[in-house]
Amino acid sequence: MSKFRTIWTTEDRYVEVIDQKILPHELITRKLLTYKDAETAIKDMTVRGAPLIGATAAYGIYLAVRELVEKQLDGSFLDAAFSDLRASRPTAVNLFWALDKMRDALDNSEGDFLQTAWDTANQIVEDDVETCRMIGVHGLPFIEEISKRKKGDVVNILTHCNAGMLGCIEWGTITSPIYQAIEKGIKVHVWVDETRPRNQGSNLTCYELTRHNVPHTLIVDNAGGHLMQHGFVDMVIVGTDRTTRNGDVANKIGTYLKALAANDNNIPFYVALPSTTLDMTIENGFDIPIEERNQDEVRYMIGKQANGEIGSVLICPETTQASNYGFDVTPARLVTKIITERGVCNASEEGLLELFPEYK
Ligand SMILES: CSC[C@H]1O[C@H](OP(=O)(O)O)[C@H](O)[C@@H]1O
Repeated sequence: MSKFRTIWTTEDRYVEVIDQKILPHELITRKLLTYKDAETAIKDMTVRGAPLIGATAAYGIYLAVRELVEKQLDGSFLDAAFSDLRASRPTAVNLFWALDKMRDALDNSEGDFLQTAWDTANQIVEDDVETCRMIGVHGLPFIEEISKRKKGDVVNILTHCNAGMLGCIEWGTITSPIYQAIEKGIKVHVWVDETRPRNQGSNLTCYELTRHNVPHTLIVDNAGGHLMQHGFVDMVIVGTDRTTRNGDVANKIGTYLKALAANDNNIPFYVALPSTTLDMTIENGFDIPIEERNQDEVRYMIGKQANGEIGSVLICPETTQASNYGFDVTPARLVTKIITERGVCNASEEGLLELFPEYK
């Protein structure tokens, strides 16, 4: 797999990210010099995707520590950094997990505060790479099983939003089993939900799959049920921003509808879950904070215009108001299996505790 990363450190020990707001039209990077740069990048979705949000926040704390040391600021500056980054987006639990990990590391640092922040943020990134690779290892058998049943014919996979490498660091969660299947010579085709309103599917997942020569077809969000009814989908696999103790899954708005359609058509519905997205402190999905974003993300479509310029167009009357919920919750009963870096389990407390006994 030709790998590229979504976030990396520079020679002068700053941080650089891909600006995902303008993919697939332009590949532009942004350098993060301060924790406020990291906060803005998360808020405006320059970077997005639960694991990548966590990694960016971790580096944001490193940048805050660097600024505190270089400008000899007091601890309130770092407290503000934690508070601002914590408030950047509410649903993806990776953000809070990463910030807690940075806080623990700094609280227990016995040496160079700045080096501790640097090392911890880098470790979060490297751990995600291996976590996603292992999700692929454990998810691959599901694709292999369908391929065998179809005597080597194409395995048709439907996915929603972007839970690929652009939502993570390298492998991605839902794309890891796909990339590993293709490396084994299994024929795969991916139905890509465009995923309104920000079109992470058409903009990001299609970009990734194109780069990796993965056969795919872009569909409108509302087509998935029809395709499932007519036998064009063999499995559905999605990511998650937060999965609770009982196995309920928060993910991009529209995921729940795909789960309902898959269940109605006896199609397996898998969730690719890195343990950094697990929230065992919350009993069920209805307690997950659901982000509401600016209504203009719905009222306008952003894209490349005929003249080659990237712009946005209003798609409703000027006076029309819009609702913009960013996520929904798929009940555990609609999830066939959860695929984690430690293995596969049922979407239940019992299933999750089998893989993660530390939460007993
Ligand atoms: C492995 S990415 C997980 C998750 O994050 C995305 O949301 P957003 O693009 O708003 O950050 C989407 O829900 C993905 O499934």
